[in-house]
Formats: sequence, C-alpha cells, structure tokens
Amino acid sequence: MNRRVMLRSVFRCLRTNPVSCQRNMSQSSLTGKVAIVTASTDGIGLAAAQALGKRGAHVVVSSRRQANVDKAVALLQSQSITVTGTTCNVGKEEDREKLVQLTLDQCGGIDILVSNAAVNPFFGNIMDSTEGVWDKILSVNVTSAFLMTKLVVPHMTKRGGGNVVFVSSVAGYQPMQALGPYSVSKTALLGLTRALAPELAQSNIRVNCVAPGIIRTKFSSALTGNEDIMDEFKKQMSIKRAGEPEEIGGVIAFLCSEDASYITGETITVTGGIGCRL
Ligand SMILES: NC(=O)c1ccc[n+]([C@@H]2O[C@H](COP(=O)([O-])OP(=O)(O)OC[C@H]3O[C@@H](n4cnc5c(N)ncnc54)[C@H](O)[C@@H]3O)[C@@H](O)[C@H]2O)c1
Repeated sequence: MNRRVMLRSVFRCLRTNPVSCQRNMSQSSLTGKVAIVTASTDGIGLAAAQALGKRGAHVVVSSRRQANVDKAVALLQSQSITVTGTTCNVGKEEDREKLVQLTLDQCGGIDILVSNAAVNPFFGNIMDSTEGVWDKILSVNVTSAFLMTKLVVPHMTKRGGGNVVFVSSVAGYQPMQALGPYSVSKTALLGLTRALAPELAQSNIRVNCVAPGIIRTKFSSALTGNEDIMDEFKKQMSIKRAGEPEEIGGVIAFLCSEDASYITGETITVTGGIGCRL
C-alpha cells in the first residue's frame, strides 16, 4: 500500500470509528512503558532492547562491563531510542537491586522485564560436569531470572500490571549433546514460566518465554562458525539458515505488547521450524 492510500484509509477509519481504530493502531505500541532487559549490550538482549525501544519503550540496558554498556547506550541513542544504561551482574544481589533502583529513580517505574542473561561454562559429557558448573549455570540462568522477577513484580503491580519474558532455548526441549547442564537450565525456564503465570495473573502480569533455535550471536559462534555442525542442524530446520537476533527481539516485543494480551504461561519457539516437544 502506498503512503497516500494508507493515510486515506487511516483518516477514513478515524472518521467512522475513532475509538476502535485508535486502539488497533496503538496495540503494538509500548509508548510510556519502562523495560529492563538483562545482558542487553549485544546479541539477542540488544535486539530485544532495540525492538522494545522502537515501539516507544524507555529501555534500561545492562551488562557486566561499563564499556559495553556505554557502546550499547550510544548505539540505541543514535537510533532515537530512549535508553538508560548501567552495569549489572545478575548473579549478584547488590547488582540486581541497583538495577531496579536505578530504573525506578530514572524512569519512574517498571512495566517490562526481559530476563536474557545466561552462561555456559561447560562443554562435554554431562557425567563429567561438576557441582561448581551446576551451581554457576543454575544460579545465573535460572535463580537470577526468578530473583529479578521477584524484585520487579511489586513495582509492576503498582503500575497495574506488566510483562515478564524469559529467554530459554530450543535446547530446553531437546538437550544438546555436550551442553547438558545448560540445556537443563533452559528446561527449568519453561517450568518457571508456567509456575509464575497463574500466580502473577492476579496482578495483571503476564509471564511468557521465547525459545530461540540457532541464532547468529557470539554465544553461538562455535556452532554457526562450523559448517559441518550447521549442516547437521539444517537437516532439522525448515528455514535452512541460522536466525538473526532481530528475529527474536521482535517476538519478545510482541509478547510485551497488547497484541499478546491473552497470552500467558507460554513459550514461543523461534527456531526456523525445528520441532520442539516436551
Ligand atoms: N544464540 C543462540 O543461538 C541462542 C539460542 C538459544 C538461546 N539463546 C539464549 O539467548 C540469550 C542471549 O544469548 P546471545 O545468543 O544473545 O549471546 P550473548 O553472548 O550476546 O548473550 C549472553 C549474555 O549474557 C551475559 N551474561 C552472562 N552472565 C551474566 C551475568 N552474570 N550477569 C549479566 N550478564 C551476564 C553475557 O555477558 C552475554 O552478553 C541467552 O539466554 C542464551 O542462552 C541463544
């Protein structure tokens, strides 16, 4: 549709049905919303911050290194996105509290949490993984996701509701060989989503999850950079390529918008068609 035709139909719609038309036009808008995205200076987290920001949200980006925060803030500002940045190691209580307090001080409230941070310090046979590996993976990937949620919920409740989105993985459905503990942590997020959704629905907070397939980021470079491994993955994919971070960011923004107002407790798989069953 060209611009003139589109504008004419918008004006016609506004004349004949002003309320419902304005509602339809604004459902995916996040103007006035404040969104915390953890680990958001690169990859999927940065793409989620961009997608939320482009829809009008004030985004709060963070990661462990100040230099990365500064770079992401400058990039988002150059795209006319309203952004605040700070360092945050989600595994540290004082950092989680600092992130939430800074958001309240600088943005006046919290409407959206995207819990994206994850680690994988272990490759190998699951039987060779140690207690230390399990503690680290579960602490960052699962416990911190829950503790961040616990911190923001009272503030979302004060605003009349909100949205939480966890970032799981296709590996949460089918554990990847050599990534056993990481895969189990991602399965736990599917359960966390379902456990929280009914309880938080009472406060008008929706809790959802995305499970990306193979997405081109630093995290997955060992996979996407290896042609033999990618050829194996492509056999399971309908869309025979790795995904891009923006293809996850858009789904996260959708889940946080009014377009998804009747969706809670769900995980959306974004995998180019890799079958996911639990
Ligand atoms: N890239 C993929 O193929 C893929 C597939 C499925 C799921 N995921 C998930 O997507 C999310 C983002 O990953 P990505 O692919 O964008 O890679 P990424 O490396 O850009 O993102 C992971 C980020 O988490 C950060 N992080 C790790 N520990 C942290 C901590 N304690 N505190 C704060 N930040 C911490 C890392 O610094 C890194 O920036 C992760 O949850 C990952 O498990 C990625």
